[in-house]
Amino acid sequence: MDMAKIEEAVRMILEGIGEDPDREGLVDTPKRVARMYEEVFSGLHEDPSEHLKVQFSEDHEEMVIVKDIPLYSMCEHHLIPFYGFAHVAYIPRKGKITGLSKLARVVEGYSKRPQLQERLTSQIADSIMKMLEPRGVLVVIEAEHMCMTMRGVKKPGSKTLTSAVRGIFKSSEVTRAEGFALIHGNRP
Ligand SMILES: Nc1nc2c(ncn2[C@@H]2O[C@H](COP(=O)(O)OP(=O)(O)OP(=O)(O)O)[C@@H](O)[C@H]2O)c(=O)[nH]1
Ligand SMILES: [Zn+2]
Repeated sequence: MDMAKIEEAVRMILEGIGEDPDREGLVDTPKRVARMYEEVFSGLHEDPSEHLKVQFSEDHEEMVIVKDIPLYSMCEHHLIPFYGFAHVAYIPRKGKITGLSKLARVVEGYSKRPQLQERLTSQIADSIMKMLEPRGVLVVIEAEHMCMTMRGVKKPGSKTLTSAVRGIFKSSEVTRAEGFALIHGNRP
């Protein structure tokens, strides 16, 4: 990442809003913001699918769900956060499973980019389909977009839900219903 360029840009934003970037409280802000962007956009410089190369063989062809994976991403329109939870379900094929944490790492990798919630949801599902070749994948993301709460239309508490269904979750209504029921089952 070009840290000097980010620092220069942050300085210009501060000037643009009528602030003095040289005043004591702001003097280190461009550097800080550059480090923060390096962290929150770190997923741009990795291929999150790589995490799914960790595979085990286990005689299990039933549903695996990791739910309530906390998620923080950045809306690509306004560069402010959207955050919430991701729920990931898949049904392995031929016993090909991955480490549970790897599913959360895939969510993390695709979140740490300028994103749209719809694209984030599909990228997670497609990555699992490609790497594990499972019978199906279901990804649900529920998130609050700060661009809709602290500014603009100002609707705090509104949640956006997106889902991506692949394989048997798409072709079988029963499997899809079971997946959604398990994901939402214990939520208040
Ligand atoms: N589909 C989708 N839209 C998003 C996402 N994040 C933000 N948006 C929307 O992107 C849109 C951008 O609309 P614009 O009219 O170009 O921008 P704006 O003038 O700031 O719009 P307002 O937010 O309505 O004030 C807004 O409606 C946002 O709510 C997302 O993840 N998915
Ligand atoms: Zn936005």
